Amino acid sequence: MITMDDIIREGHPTLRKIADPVSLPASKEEQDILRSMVEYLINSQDEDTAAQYGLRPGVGLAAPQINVSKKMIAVRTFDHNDEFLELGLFNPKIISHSEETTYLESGEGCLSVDRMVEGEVPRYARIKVKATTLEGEEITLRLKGFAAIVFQHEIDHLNGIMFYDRIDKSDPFKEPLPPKEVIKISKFHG
Ligand SMILES: COc1ccccc1NC(=O)N[C@H](C(=O)N(CC(=O)NO)CC1CCCC1)C(C)(C)C
Ligand SMILES: [Zn+2]
Repeated sequence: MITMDDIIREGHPTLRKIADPVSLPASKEEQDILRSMVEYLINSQDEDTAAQYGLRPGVGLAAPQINVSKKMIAVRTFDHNDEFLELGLFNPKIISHSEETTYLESGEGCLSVDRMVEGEVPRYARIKVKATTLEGEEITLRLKGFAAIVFQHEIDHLNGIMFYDRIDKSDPFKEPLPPKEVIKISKFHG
């Protein structure tokens, strides 16, 4: 099982690499790795297991964070319709997005960052994502709210981008300039 010891931290070069696409159908090994990433999220969201192994409660994990430079992500959270999303995805791609932006009122953190970094991380309010599931099915997801933020955070990792790269250093708390409203969502602690 993946524990915090397997998660590389900022400063490790792999976090700044552009991950390789996975040639499909994925190999058994790639499937096993992606399954173990989903399992990390499940374990980290189970109070007893998380306490037993000292796991941070994860809602998303990207393969580069376990030093695998491949386009694979795991997500376990709820979408804007409170639908439960538990997915292991190969080659996720944002194929369209809203002009409007959103951000987490409390800012973002990262399993690979052991410090608080203040400031708003502007994200697209709505995104359309194409990906291939662990089972090999090509899916299209329309996401907004917290789930959209999670996907953008994880897909950034596949491009060597850390959340704090997106904070405006000169004005970390500026309201991002959307054409229209900003959706501020607080973190639910499900
Ligand atoms: C069950 O846990 C929750 C329930 C309800 C709301 C939030 C959470 N948990 C999180 O936001 N968890 C964060 C997280 O997993 N990530 C993922 C990550 O670091 N991926 O690389 C950071 C989040 C910041 C914005 C989106 C993902 C950490 C960095 C705080 C562990
Ligand atoms: Zn992260």
